[in-house]
Amino acid sequence: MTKAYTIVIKLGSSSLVDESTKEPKLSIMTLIVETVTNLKRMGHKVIIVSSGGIAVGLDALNIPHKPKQLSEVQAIAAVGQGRLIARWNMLFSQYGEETAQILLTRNDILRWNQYNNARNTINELLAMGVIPIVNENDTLSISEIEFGDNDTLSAITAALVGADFLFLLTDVDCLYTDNPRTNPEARPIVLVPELSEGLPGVNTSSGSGSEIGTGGMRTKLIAADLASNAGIETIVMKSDRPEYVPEIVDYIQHHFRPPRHGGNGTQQQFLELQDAELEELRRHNVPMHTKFLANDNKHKLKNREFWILHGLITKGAIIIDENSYDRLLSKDKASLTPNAVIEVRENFHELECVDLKIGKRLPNGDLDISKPVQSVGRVRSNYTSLELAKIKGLPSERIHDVLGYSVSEYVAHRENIAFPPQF
Ligand SMILES: Nc1ncnc2c1ncn2[C@@H]1O[C@H](COP(=O)(O)OP(=O)(O)O)[C@@H](O)[C@H]1O
Ligand SMILES: N[C@@H](CCC(=O)OP(=O)(O)O)C(=O)O
Repeated sequence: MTKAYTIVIKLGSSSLVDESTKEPKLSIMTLIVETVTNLKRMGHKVIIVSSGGIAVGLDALNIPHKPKQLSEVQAIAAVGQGRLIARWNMLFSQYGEETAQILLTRNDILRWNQYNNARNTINELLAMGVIPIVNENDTLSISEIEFGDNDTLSAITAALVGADFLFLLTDVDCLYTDNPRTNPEARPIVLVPELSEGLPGVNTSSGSGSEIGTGGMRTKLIAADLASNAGIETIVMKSDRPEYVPEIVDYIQHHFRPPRHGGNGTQQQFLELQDAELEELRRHNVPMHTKFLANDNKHKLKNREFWILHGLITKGAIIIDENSYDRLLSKDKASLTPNAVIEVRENFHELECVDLKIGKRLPNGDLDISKPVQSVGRVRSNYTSLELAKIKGLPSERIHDVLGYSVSEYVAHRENIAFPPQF
């Protein structure tokens, strides 16, 4: 029996538009429409994250290369996004399927109720049988509020709706030890049990493979890391055979066995794992892809933690001492009080999201600048950076004396503190 899954499928610009002519790749889009329709008929819920707004706009306006100026790119995106969604709509309508456009920036999920609202809307669309098609709102997005690339946006979308799978469809069939376009010796990496341990011997620094893509394999690894933190399995595969998606889902559900040793193992074990998994794929006649396994339930972020760590824009930093950090991590999960704070960096308003760092406190209470400072998580601070600079190092009872008022006894309440999964 096949379980009903929620599946996010992300398509890069290079899969939807020809890199040099910028003409649409209608054959791939049609295959995707067929696949999504089939997945829906099997009972799965599918969300598409579609890039291509800018590339389609370049084609519409006969502009050969993406301009440097932001306002020009935003205008091009406004033209292209409309055409792109019309194209999806036209193709899906051949199968009687309805689509909905969702354009997001980080500004749209700044508040917890906005984040939940986005989830409710997408879930409502899925319940109505509509296929949500998500993209960044490139026309209104500026660097401070942009997701920056659709790999990251797709992972955030997948976490938002609590998806089971994130498929990143691109122009290579899987992750390799190096860019396969430039290095013919590159070896396929088909299984990554634990991305947070790093990928020794894997080089993804060469960026996008095309003029119209953003980020290359590097942003796909970031997306896979975010998704696995949210308990979602990520698959990288080639976009020209989307009908492989259900085959891969079936393989993972019925045949795939995770490696017995937890994590990636040594570099040698990691490479052996690749050979073993390649053999399994051949044995079961499963198409090439890379699987990034999801964190187990114990190491999975809760919705709100994910939102604080990966949804919000951060400003400034709060540096605390190691003992206070240990207390925040402890089982009884303390809140952050002003006496834990050694130093405040840059400016932030109340309830903005701030980087939480640990450093060493000198006997006089100041930060020991000869020792490293390390980022450990994020908090939404009840106090502004100016207020916090005045009350740092003090017990909560002194807040009122120093400021003349007290918003809270805590710098950040427990529900506004988030740490990455601790292994
Ligand atoms: N280690 C690697 N393995 C596979 N592809 C890589 C690697 N390093 C860089 N790349 C490049 O990443 C490209 C895919 O990313 P990108 O061009 O951004 O695609 P998309 O538009 O689908 O997001 C590939 O075409 C390839 O050239
Ligand atoms: N939002 C942009 C795409 C950004 C992006 O990440 O592109 P890609 O690397 O092709 O997935 C657009 O619609 O053109």
